[in-house]
Amino acid sequence: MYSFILGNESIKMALSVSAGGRVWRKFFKTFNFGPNSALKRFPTCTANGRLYSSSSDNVLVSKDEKSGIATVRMNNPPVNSLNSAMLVSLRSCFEELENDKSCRALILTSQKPKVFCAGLDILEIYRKSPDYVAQFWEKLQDMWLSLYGSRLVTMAAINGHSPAGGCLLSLACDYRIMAEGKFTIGLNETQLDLVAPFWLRQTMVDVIGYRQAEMALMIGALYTSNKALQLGLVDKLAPIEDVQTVAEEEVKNWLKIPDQARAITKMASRKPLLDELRKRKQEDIQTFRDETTRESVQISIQQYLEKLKAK
Ligand SMILES: CCCCCCC/C=C/C(=O)SCCNC(=O)CCNC(=O)[C@H](O)C(C)(C)COP(=O)(O)OP(=O)(O)OC[C@H]1O[C@@H](n2cnc3c(N)ncnc32)[C@H](O)[C@@H]1OP(=O)(O)O
Repeated sequence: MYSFILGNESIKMALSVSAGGRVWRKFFKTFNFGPNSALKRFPTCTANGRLYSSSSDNVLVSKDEKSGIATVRMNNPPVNSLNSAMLVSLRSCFEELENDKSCRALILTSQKPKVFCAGLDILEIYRKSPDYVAQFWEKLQDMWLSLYGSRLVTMAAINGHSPAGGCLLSLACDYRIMAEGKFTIGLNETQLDLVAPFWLRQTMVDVIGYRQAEMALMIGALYTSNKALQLGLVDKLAPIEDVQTVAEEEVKNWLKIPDQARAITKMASRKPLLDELRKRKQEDIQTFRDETTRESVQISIQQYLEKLKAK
């Protein structure tokens, strides 16, 4: 049995007597597990409830107490775009589940089938002050750190389109199941005159390999589900109505592996990138702020928005 004590720059583990106690303690010391900043205490998860740590309903969580599998449903109509409030709610939710000792896995999906997540809310970076976009970017970094650095089995049940920030969320998970059909996924940032940050580019390289990632990122490619499967950008396809069930079955397979060995292995491979972002956080914020507030980029964003509205 274990519980978490959260503090600045690291998560330390308070251990009650257990055979694996020493191993866990060493593990958490070594890997600086989880998100990188001070964490608040969150209320305990409740089964089949609304989000417990947010006043809004933009993220819905239900947890099966028996299996320890939580389902996190993004609920920000019409397209689950990631605005500041969504980023804060997602981070709170991931951290809360991380700290819930009875939780072993999370499935990330959309409450509204056909769109998993439309990526960053473009309006959050259009004609906003440099300070505003800097704060917005830090919220994205923190949300990503909490998901990518999670001890839990994390599974993306991609039940619809998943461009840009939607793909970022999926790539931060351990496994991706996507709906068959006409849906698309990819990092299309260059189409908006934006450049994906190093940590996002690296996850793409890690998942689909250098050559394919380099090409996909340069041209801002959005791939159909079939092509995404072929590239390894997603791991499995399912009919849209079965995505959740298939994800639950897959998670159950993953949970046959002992948590400790699985989580240590995951952290061993993710630690370098987590540490790199923690180290270069301010530099990354500055790059984003300077790039997105450039007039030429603002004009591209405006044109992209007009294209979206005119669709
Ligand atoms: C140094 C810089 C580093 C930058 C790196 C940043 C990393 C991440 C970047 C991003 O995520 S940028 C966002 C990129 N996202 C997109 O390109 C997706 C755009 N949206 C779509 O392609 C489609 O909306 C959809 C997701 C395929 C869904 O299509 P659907 O037909 O179901 O809905 P729509 O009619 O298109 O949209 C409804 C409504 O929502 C508005 N909207 C859509 N996406 C966004 C968005 N990302 N942000 C804000 N608003 C969005 C769309 O304009 C429609 O609005 P209304 O016309 O109803 O007012």
